[in-house]
Amino acid sequence: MIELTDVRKVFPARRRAGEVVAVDGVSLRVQAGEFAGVVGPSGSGKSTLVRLVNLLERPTSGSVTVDGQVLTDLPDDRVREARRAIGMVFQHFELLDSRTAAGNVEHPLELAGVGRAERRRRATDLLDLVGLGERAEARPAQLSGGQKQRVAIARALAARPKVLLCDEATSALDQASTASVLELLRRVRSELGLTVLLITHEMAVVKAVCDSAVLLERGRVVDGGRLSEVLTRGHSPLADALLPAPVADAGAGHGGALLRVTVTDRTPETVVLQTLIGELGLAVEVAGGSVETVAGGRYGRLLLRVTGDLDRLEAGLRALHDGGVVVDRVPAHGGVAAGSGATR
Ligand SMILES: Nc1ncnc2c1ncn2[C@@H]1O[C@H](COP(=O)(O)OP(=O)(O)OP(=O)(O)O)[C@@H](O)[C@H]1O
Repeated sequence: MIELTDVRKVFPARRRAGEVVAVDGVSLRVQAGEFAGVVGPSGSGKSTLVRLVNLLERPTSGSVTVDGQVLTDLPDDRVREARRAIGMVFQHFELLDSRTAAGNVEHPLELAGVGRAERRRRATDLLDLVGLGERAEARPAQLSGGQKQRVAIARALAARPKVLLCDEATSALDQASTASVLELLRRVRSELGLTVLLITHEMAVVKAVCDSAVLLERGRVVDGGRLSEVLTRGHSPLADALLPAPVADAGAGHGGALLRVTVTDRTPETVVLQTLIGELGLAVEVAGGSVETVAGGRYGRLLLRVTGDLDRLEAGLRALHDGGVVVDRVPAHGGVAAGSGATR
């Protein structure tokens, strides 16, 4: 549905001579119906990337295809038309203060030449969809941040887009409003069959709603994939950003062996504990880590300190590995054991 191929965006530098490479050869594919995230530190190129998808910025090179249409091949007037199939939601809502909630939702339809009665009808339906049917006549100043973002989402959906782009859509909201706006985005994605690309610097947002994500650093994609796959890789920059690895020296100086285990629905900690305690007769202590719900599944990274007769530990780890469990033995100095035989 969204496909970027080797996209580069170079700006003239703002406060000095020379250039800034904001996006540096990004290739990205988001399937129809997918909820995809782009994460990365400040200045990594996230906002530029999302603006390249609807050609608010034209790439310096590379191609952008949305819904089978190569936008980068189109002249500006055709791009404006194609952009109607791409809704956008911004961090600071960008509502028109002088208009009511309904007036804001109607605005893009007015620009598209849709008649008054049809505009009204669609705005009413959309405000109902986002739970603000009762506030149609309220002005932005009379609405909370979360309500303003709901109006902005209704407005973004007014032209019946197939794709919704969200640029830090919850970054200006408190925790409760963030949760309800994310829930709304998930719901409209399912009910309207949208493809959503969401830019955020908050990993909690990605964990709450995304099916997949890419990690940007200095304009380049350094990691990415479906979260269910990324989180079972054991170690990757994106997995580490989503579920920080427990600190290895948490158990230093206590003897025994330290194990770093990735927990999933398919390989829950009970399987690991059964092998270590039940079969090998070891004592197991949780030295660190956490287990969370990510993309609807249960994932975690645990640091276990095992003590007792460790002679059969390597064989036990191999058996776990053969059963699909991602487990590393952590050497005393804190790195991941190379070639432990149990690392995937
Ligand atoms: N119009 C522009 N002119 C010049 N430089 C720009 C322009 N837009 C972005 N940049 C630069 O490109 C780089 C990427 O910026 P961008 O805003 O895309 O990053 P970001 O990851 O969204 O950051 P943040 O999370 O802080 O918003 C930065 O170095 C920024 O200063």
